[in-house]
Amino acid sequence: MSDFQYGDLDGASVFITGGGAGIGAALTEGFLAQGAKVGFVQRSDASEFCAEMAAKYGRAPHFVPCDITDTRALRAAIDEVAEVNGPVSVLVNNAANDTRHATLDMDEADWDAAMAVNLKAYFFATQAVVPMMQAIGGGAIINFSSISYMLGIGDLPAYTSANGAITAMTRGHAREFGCDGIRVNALAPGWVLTERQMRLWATPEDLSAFMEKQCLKRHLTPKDIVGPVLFLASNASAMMTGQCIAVDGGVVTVAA
Ligand SMILES: NC(=O)c1ccc[n+]([C@@H]2O[C@H](COP(=O)([O-])OP(=O)(O)OC[C@H]3O[C@@H](n4cnc5c(N)ncnc54)[C@H](O)[C@@H]3O)[C@@H](O)[C@H]2O)c1
Ligand SMILES: O=C(O)[C@H](O)[C@@H](O)[C@H](O)[C@H](O)CO
Repeated sequence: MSDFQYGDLDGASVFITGGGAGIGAALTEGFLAQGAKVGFVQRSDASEFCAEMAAKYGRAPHFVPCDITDTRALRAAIDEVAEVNGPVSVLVNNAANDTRHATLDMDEADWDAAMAVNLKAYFFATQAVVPMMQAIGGGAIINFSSISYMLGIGDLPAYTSANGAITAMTRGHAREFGCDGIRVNALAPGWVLTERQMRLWATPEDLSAFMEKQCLKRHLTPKDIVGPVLFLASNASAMMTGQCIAVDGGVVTVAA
């Protein structure tokens, strides 16, 4: 699976939200290939995926079914993973929901629900792992944002509001926890062709319009996100914190 090996990730206890589908599944596999112990949550069943990983890597990720908008359940899942795999030293806040909606159609409950998955869960997962990281002398947190908020895309305003806030939270937490040796970085993917994107949003017209924006003329797949996340999780990025890295085939930085 992996072309690169980071020795310090061997045996690391990694917690991933949404680690059984889309980009998250590629991350779970990527960390397993490094020898890490992976725990992850998602709402839907992931036992088939875990069995596949166990067959391939000789050990299964520890899966806890959990809705991350339920903060108490999220905390319990993180504690369970720490109990099984050891204190979490790498947190990947990956799960999110990019459902399309118009601002004028949204009520307060819709807004709260969007923020609960796209922002609140990131904050409280961080709150749950920081004491563990402090106790072991450091850790790495990777927060998934999206380049969508930089592009001014109009049909997912709650999601993009959260994406912008994630980069702000990342900087604040980098400052707040830097003295504990905890690094906090964000990663903003471009358009990554997951099963969900292909099923819901990827029309041939939109795909080709997006390709026009990319410097590199190939659509991203979940595997393209694995290397940058491993890098941000490992000591290879030891003095990087508070960053937001775009992994988008060259869209935002070049266009800016
Ligand atoms: N795919 C893209 O084009 C793209 C682009 C930019 C940013 N991103 C970001 O990358 C990350 C992963 O996206 P993806 O495309 O793989 O998404 P996906 O929808 O394919 O997978 C999301 C995962 O999160 C889980 N999840 C969603 N809501 C949950 C909840 N309430 N409780 C528990 N688990 C929940 C899902 O079960 C799934 O495992 C997200 O943060 C997304 O914003 C994706
Ligand atoms: O996070 C995101 O940005 C969204 O999940 C995507 O749906 C795509 O990137 C967008 O549609 C590209 O135009």
